Amino acid sequence: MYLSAETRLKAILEGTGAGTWEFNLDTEEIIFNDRWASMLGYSLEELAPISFQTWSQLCHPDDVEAAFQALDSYLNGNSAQYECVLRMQHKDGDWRYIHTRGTVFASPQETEARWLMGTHLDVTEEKRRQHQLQQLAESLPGVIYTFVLDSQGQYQFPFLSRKAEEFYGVSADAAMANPQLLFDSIHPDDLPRVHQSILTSADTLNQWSCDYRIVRECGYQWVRGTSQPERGPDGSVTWHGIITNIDDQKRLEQKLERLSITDELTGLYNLRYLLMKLDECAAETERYGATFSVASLDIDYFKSVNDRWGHPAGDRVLQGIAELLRQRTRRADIVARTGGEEFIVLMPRTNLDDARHLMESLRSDLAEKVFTSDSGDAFSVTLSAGVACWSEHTSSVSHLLSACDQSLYAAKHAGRNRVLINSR
Ligand SMILES: Nc1nc2c(ncn2[C@@H]2O[C@H](COP(=O)(O)OP(=O)(O)OP(=O)(O)O)[C@@H](O)[C@H]2O)c(=O)[nH]1
Repeated sequence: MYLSAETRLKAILEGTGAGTWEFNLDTEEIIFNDRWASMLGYSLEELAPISFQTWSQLCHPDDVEAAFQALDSYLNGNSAQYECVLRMQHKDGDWRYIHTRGTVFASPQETEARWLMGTHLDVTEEKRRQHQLQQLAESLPGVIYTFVLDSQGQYQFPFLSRKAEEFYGVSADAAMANPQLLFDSIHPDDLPRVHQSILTSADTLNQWSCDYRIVRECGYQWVRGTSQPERGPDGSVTWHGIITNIDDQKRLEQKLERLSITDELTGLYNLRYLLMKLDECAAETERYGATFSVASLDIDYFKSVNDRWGHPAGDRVLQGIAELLRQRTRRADIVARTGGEEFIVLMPRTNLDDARHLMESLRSDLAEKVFTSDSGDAFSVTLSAGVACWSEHTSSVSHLLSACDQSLYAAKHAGRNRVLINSR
């Protein structure tokens, strides 16, 4: 059966559910189809006589201006078609969101009248969903987003909730127009990790989860991104997810981590951390050959300091020695309080002679330092130390530590207030 072009076009339009309109730009004559009217709850007869006023009376007063601007933009050649979303009043009094689009029918004879022709689609439901999504996004404690990475490596945020501004200091609209703005606000030390985690998630299609810092004027803020990727038929990967603020949690974790490796009284590292660093240093030395030294320090007659001057004064001695150690050592050195009045200093890339010098100057500094008891009495203390250095004869970290201890005991035995080395 042969169908005319007009019948086919009509059938297609029926299928889209679109209303159609035709507007004569010169005479302002206007034509609507049945669907145009029924979309707003009317029949064409009810709207008769149909004129430009039929449209302008149904259009929301605040949107008329927008329609004219869109038309001007199109007629002046600034947009490819006339297009805008307007609110139009349904017969039942509700406002419907109508997506209207049109183009001028170019007649072969320019002498003929110019007709602007187009369609109306009811997008109220879509608008309602968008609004729901926006409301939902506002009530969630994070930034909701959709991120797309195409097969050419280009990326964009088709959706970003308004909280982006609170988190990144960049408005959602600006970041959707230029996604790089969000990446620019990531802490430079974390950026390579963020990039790598995205690529891994795109490769494996496993959940993306990454903790990173956003640089803000007041410092930085920890966030956690979590999203599920899905691959599109064109090879692109899309993630839908949420960015949450984990600053308090992260800072608490860091504080706990710090506490777990430090000695509360002196603020120095504890034995656990020292042993970990010793293992690392030993592994590095085995691999690259650079040597390192270790010193064991012990306060002389500390029991009698406590007994004579009181426990609080003893605590101040421990803190004073910790302060001296901090001043005397380098950033790379690890200083730990490993027992009541025992300290160990790990000195990377330091030979035995330099380590002995350092301990010797520390010993003489301490001997000259004056402490005060609670009752105002001045007193001083001394220390003994044993120093050893990693050599080809050292078999393990515990071997090195026991070499230090042997020299320390020898120093005590020899009368205290001295530094002895163990050159084995
Ligand atoms: N004030 C104070 N004293 C501590 C602390 N931890 C351990 N001590 C004391 O340190 C003293 C260590 O005494 P000893 O092991 O007998 O050694 P010493 O008296 O220093 O004798 P030598 O090491 O042989 O010179 C003990 O009296 C402990 O109570 C602390 O945190 N604060």
